[in-house]
Amino acid sequence: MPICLEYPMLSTIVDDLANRGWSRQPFFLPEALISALAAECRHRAAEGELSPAGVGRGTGQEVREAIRGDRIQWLEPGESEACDRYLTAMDSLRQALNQGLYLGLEDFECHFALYPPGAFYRRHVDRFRDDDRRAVSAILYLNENWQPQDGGQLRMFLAEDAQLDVQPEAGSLVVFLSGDIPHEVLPARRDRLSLTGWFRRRGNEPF
Ligand SMILES: O=C(O)CCC(=O)C(=O)O
Ligand SMILES: [Fe+2]
Repeated sequence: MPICLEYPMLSTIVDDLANRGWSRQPFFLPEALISALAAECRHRAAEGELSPAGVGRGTGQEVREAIRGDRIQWLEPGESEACDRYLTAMDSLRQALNQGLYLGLEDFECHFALYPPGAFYRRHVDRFRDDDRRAVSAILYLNENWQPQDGGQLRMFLAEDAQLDVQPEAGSLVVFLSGDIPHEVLPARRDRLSLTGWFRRRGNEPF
């Protein structure tokens, strides 16, 4: 059954992005779907399907655990019902962003991520220097009963030295403009699960 995202939530995200460049929704998807996505992430990890994440893009990509220590797997449509429901929900968000902000977002790429204890991701910006297609980042957290002492907060560096720490609590979605908001993941003290994705615009390369 496709998820019908509540229109007010989508328009709140659109307004937040327009006003301050980021948004956080604590209850983005139903609990049962979040549990199914968490179970799928754990299952994929147990099957050895997650690989150390790289830094950079294309042939310049390399694994550097001093920068990021998560393990990831990219999603494709048709892999499971839970993943497809998530992709459908994100497509509703893509359409709302296009209608409200005229962003011209064409697609959405996303991966499961698992940060084992001790893993972190140093401060960075999601848009690549040599490829500006990533326009909006969206992270959905899958961790039930996350406690502050579990670490693993997403730290966002906002305008004028303000910073905001977000707990990666199950069901919470963070959305921000990929080129504007530097951020980092603080070291986690237990497995930290998420789905991270980027809405992309059409590239400038010739056909
Ligand atoms: O999981 C998070 O909170 C952020 C992950 C991140 O910054 C990334 O994968 O680019
Ligand atoms: Fe990031």
